[in-house]
Amino acid sequence: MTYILRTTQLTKSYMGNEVVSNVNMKIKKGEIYGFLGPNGAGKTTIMKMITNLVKPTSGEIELFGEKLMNQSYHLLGRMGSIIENPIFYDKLTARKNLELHCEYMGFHNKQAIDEALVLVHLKNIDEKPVKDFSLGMKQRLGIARAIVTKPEFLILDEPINGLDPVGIKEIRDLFKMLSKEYGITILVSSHILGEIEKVADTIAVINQGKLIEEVTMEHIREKNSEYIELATNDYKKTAYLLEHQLKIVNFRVIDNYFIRVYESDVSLGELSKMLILNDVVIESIHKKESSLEDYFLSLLNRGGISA
Ligand SMILES: Nc1ncnc2c1ncn2[C@@H]1O[C@H](COP(=O)(O)OP(=O)(O)OP(=O)(O)O)[C@@H](O)[C@H]1O
Repeated sequence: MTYILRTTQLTKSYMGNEVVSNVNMKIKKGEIYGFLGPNGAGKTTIMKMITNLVKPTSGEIELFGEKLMNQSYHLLGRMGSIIENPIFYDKLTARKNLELHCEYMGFHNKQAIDEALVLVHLKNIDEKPVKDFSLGMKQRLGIARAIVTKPEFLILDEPINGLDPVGIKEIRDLFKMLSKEYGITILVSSHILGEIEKVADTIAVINQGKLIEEVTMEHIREKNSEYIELATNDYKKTAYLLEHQLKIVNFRVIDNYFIRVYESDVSLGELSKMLILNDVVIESIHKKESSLEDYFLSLLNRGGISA
């Protein structure tokens, strides 16, 4: 297996306070790896260590199969990143900012600047200094700067901050296109579950500096099947009937009210009929699909995350 990034027991402490603890993560070539965790979980710190902005207290980082050292400029040149809010030369235009960045990176391809601006949908901005940009436009320019040198590995810290729903969708599509058509590997962080779910191939859940889970979306989709959720006037009797009349064992009572039936062979009609015949009043009954949110709730139930 080719890994673009591998960390081993990666740890960072600030004044004795461990903010990243023994993180072992693996990012495969070409995948979109979503980093999910609440504010303060340690996502930015890990990204800073990967981009050599912060030195680990202990542990190792391997990029493109090579150990990351202080002087690994050749490895950093193969990456593009936005970490925290991107900073620009405010009085200069977007194009000038990108030109300066390319110069700094030793990348000489003027056409790439036009391509990057088109990809992030920044148009009619040739006269405008960046200080007149909206937050969303600055965010797009940050992405343009990260991709302009055609990196193999993109590291994007909360890149959709400040974007409206249309902008979020455009950026999401852009990430998918970069990954599919250009084979670029992407590490993207967010605290928004629904966003990561829509874009990532693999999700790493991080909380309080620890990697709680690293799981492929494929695995989550396989695990999460449909279920029927019902509420009645008597959950105990309902549970009893499910078990003894329909011989269903695969169900769960939630908050002493809702019952989730995970059995796939039982139909909604069959279930309703049996309950009505037994004088149980059905208050609601629906077919539902469990989502990443449910998966997270199950992690939470296992004590993995403090919400
Ligand atoms: N330079 C620093 N000195 C001391 N503590 C720091 C420093 N940088 C980060 N921290 C602490 O490390 C923890 C993790 O912060 P980090 O920014 O990595 O989290 P995050 O998951 O990226 O969250 P956010 O989305 O809010 O940035 C926080 O408790 C933060 O206060």
